[in-house]
Amino acid sequence: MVDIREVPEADIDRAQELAYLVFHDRPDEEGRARHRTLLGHCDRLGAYEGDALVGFMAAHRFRLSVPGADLPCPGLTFVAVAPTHRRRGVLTALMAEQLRRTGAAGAPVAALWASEAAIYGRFGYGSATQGVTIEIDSTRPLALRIAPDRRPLRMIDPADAPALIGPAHEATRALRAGRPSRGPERWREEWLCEQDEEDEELSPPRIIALGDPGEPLAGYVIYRTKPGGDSGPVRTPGLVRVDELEADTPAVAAALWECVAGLDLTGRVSAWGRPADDPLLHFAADRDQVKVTEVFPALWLRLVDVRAALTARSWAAPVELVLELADVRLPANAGRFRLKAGPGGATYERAAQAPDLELDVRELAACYLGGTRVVELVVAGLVREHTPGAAATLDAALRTELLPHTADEF
Ligand SMILES: CC(=O)SCCNC(=O)CCNC(=O)[C@H](O)C(C)(C)COP(=O)(O)OP(=O)(O)OC[C@H]1O[C@@H](n2cnc3c(N)ncnc32)[C@H](O)[C@@H]1OP(=O)(O)O
Repeated sequence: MVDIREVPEADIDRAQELAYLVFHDRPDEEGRARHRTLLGHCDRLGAYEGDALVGFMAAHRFRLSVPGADLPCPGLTFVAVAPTHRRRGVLTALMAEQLRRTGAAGAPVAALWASEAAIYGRFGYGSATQGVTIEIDSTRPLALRIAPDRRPLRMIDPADAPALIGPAHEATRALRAGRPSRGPERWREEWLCEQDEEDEELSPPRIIALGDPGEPLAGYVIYRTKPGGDSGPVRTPGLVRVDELEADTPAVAAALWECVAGLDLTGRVSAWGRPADDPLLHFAADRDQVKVTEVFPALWLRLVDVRAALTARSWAAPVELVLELADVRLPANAGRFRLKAGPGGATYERAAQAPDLELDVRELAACYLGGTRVVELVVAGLVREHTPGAAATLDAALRTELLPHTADEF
């Protein structure tokens, strides 16, 4: 018999050991200390069998940017079930309690990054943002179709970064939905930690900012490098891995990309987790030099309180539709509802009329930030359109100027 309850501070070490066991991980002391700090700032749920911890789940206390609003949003992480107890419903029990607590705390949405895409749909999570990996062949100068901003560049000490670039990052959260808040501990323990978690050959983080002295920053890039080397007869070029690049204008972005592509002794730039509508993909003059090498699901979103989530966001165009929503985990969300929304706000109330669209809550979550089109899900057979044009009308209302995007993997 498994009992779901909070994991006290005293059990964090056990939770870490369980997580390292199931993720086949063996972090060094610095990595363990970093995880401990992060978990200390999280809400923690455990599945206990007697005294033994057989399942674990942590939740960052994030806020998430959604179109026109910023909502409280637990960010699930460190989900782990002991190999001896897998496929007996332990995750299902943890998730039920987690959803219950999220609703009780008044958070309309919850989010996570999935280790495997097959796991979380059954719990009502939809894939809400996508990331792309961009690779630049920087053995030659980066060819651009626009003029880069020529204001000064300067190195920033990582210790000063949260204070100096934190406000610039915070401002980007309103521009793109899907971005979690980043507190000091996440800056320190995730973005700016000396040792990269996945590749120990990478340098510590380097930060370059652009802007006139005394003025607010116009943009910044956080990157790490790896020297080139001889492997057999082939010399591999040095690598620049871009972790984050944010810019106020296209010209600032062009200057920062040009800067990292021009670093001496490197010949390749790899930027993981960029938005699919990254302006670089348009202003790069040679798309043989700048390539998208990977597209992947990034943030998975759960609408825990559908009414609260829909009425909190802004709407790009008027829409009035009856939705028939399925939600087997949270029945309060299930049934027929009239969504009436537009630039002035939204209402979402139970309705008796025949539905225009019929869908599962996971599909609504996938479309909620504007990153997936309802029309695509109709074509895929996942949303049933009873009134012709209803999906396109809903898409026009959900649309955002820029695609939602999440660089923070957690
Ligand atoms: C947000 C994050 O932290 S992502 C990290 C997730 N953790 C990991 O990948 C670590 C390794 N894996 C594990 O610890 C576990 O296998 C977990 C957490 C993925 C699943 O835990 P379990 O307790 O075995 O899940 P549970 O028994 O509740 O399964 C519920 C359902 O999900 C399915 N399921 C569980 N894991 C997977 C999977 N990896 N792939 C596909 N289906 C899965 C089960 O088959 C079951 O289906 P059913 O309801 O049709 O029978």
